[in-house]
Amino acid sequence: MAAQGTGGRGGRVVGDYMVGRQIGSGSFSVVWLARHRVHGTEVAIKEIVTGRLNKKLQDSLMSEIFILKRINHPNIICLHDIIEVPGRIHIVLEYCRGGDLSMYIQRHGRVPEALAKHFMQQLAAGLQLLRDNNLIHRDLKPQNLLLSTNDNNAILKIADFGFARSLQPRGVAETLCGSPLYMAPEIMQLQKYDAKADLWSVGAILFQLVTGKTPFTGSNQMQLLQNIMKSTELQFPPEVKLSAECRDLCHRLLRRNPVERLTFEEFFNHPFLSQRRADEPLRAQRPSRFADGFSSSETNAIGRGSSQEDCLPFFLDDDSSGPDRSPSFSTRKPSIKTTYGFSLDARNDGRDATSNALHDVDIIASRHVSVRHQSGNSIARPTINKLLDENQSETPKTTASKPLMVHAVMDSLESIDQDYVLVSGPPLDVSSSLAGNSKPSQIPFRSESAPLTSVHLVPTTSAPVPIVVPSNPTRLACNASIDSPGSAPGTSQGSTDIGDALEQPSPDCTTRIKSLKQCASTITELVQEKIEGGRHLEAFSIQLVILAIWKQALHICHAQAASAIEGSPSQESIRLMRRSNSKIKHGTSEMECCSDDIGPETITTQIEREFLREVEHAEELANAIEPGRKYRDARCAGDDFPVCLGSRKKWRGR
Ligand SMILES: Nc1ncnc2c1ncn2[C@@H]1O[C@H](COP(=O)(O)OP(=O)(O)OP(=O)(O)O)[C@@H](O)[C@H]1O
Repeated sequence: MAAQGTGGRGGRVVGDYMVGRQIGSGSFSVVWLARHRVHGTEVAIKEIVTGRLNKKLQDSLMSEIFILKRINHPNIICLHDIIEVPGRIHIVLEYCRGGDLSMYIQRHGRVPEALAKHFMQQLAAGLQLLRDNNLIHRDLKPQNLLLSTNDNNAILKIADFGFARSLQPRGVAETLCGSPLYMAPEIMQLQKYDAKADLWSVGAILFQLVTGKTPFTGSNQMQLLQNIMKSTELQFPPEVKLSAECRDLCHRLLRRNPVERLTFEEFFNHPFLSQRRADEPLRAQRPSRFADGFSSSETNAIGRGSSQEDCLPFFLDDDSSGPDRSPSFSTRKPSIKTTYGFSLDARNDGRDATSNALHDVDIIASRHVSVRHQSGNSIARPTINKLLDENQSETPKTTASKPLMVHAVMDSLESIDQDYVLVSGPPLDVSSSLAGNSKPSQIPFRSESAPLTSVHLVPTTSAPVPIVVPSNPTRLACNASIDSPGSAPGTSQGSTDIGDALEQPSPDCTTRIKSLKQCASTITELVQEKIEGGRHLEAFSIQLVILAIWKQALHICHAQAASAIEGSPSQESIRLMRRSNSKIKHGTSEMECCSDDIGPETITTQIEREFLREVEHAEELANAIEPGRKYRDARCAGDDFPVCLGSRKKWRGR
């Protein structure tokens, strides 16, 4: 049996799974519903084309795999299997038919407080396990919280560990990651942060659950940060009636200063979470443990006694030894290459960063001997319907705020304390923040009257939100803001989420890619202007928009590729990709000229290269923003950042 092939009735087969419809997509992944060929179990398969990942993205992927591999907890997504075929990794996950929490909020609007409590209790239980293992998630947001079922017994599961990392006791990181709307201010400010950053995100999620809105918004990431910094009091919508406990928890989680923010222990023990309704049954929780057999937080997170250790950000357990932790999931047939040990690159030796990263994770995985057995106080799990009924009148169908960001995971566990690794939160509408400093003509995003061309994705692919591009790309109208609503279901919001989802399909990806390329090219000039004017923060902000644009182009390519894979070989897709390829070559982009016989893989590769290059630029700009920090790229080694910035064009030619 081939690891990847075609099933008897024409469906695609991956390992033992028949692949069905697409249920989601992320920056570098497409998520498929699949069914086991023998026992019929439904799973979600996250498919990642490894060739598209740079080194840091590979590390990030491995981090996700190694963390998930070892966790067995009802509130954390379960990894069933890893299937590798040449060029692709398939992460086989338990299927959550309830979709993600953002979809839930979109469908239901704000939820009754009791239901929010139900979700929060489960989130807390999952976080407890992470905390007990010195892990921080770093990208907590509704899109990464999955619901096991569509019915009233849904269990919330923390997913997407691509950004998760381990911290040593009292460790701090300074990697920029997360989604702006849920991102702790210390991360947005490129300061060092600790596990408490996750608690800010929890506060933002709770606030959104009970009010239907995120606590802070802004038309771009800079404004968002400004709004957070200038707020004196958390503002609840006046029409929303909440208990004192619920408000108090929001207040205490959304403290700008992490020192003032609740500790994990205080969060776990907060009255809002520990209060149980009289009629709520105690939840019979499945034993939670790491897959290697170590027991861990077998209890729920609530009501646990506090200890001195809880005052520390992380456990002070240095025992990194442990038994061999062989995977507990299914044994694969020999013909299927399954890489539990997982090396994306056979050339890796034991000393390279990848191995180090794996080693780090292994150490952390074994560092959870601080067992905190506790009986009782199980998390109550009242039915969702019951909870909805309880407070139906309070549940208008508000549209949830949506995050907006590009993320390019470039995390490397071995150098994490120094590297800025994630570019996040591309501001779509930079005009407002730049208005004070720029002539209107320099602001490419503002469009008073230019007719708009909607650019979107093939509807069947559940691709990310489109960018709105004016027919004249020199006068762009990116009408999205950080809190712009709506995106295709299943599309990871943590990545780029640009603008509103428009419904008119645009059949020709050529036009879309071309428009996007022109947008990027125009905005690039603006970045250069800002750099030359010494406005690095603004340059960085605009650079994020460029990233968002390239990412959108990538999604278009991936959507095309996915549709080609999914159905019968789509000559139309290939034709379209070739057309876009040949048209792009007439532009001013740095993309190399392509002959007409170059397939979609090539154009995708080109766009990926462009995207990664822009990620690098963003990284460099980010490094410049932090005072005193030198640009560490070898190509500019020894130079202060402004020197490098003065020749941005030079970089682009490299
Ligand atoms: N196990 C699952 N069951 C059901 N749906 C899923 C599952 N895993 C992912 N999805 C859907 O696919 C979407 C994208 O998945 P995921 O976030 O893991 O991709 P990603 O590449 O890590 O995203 P990004 O890196 O851009 O944040 C999710 O928001 C969710 O809607």
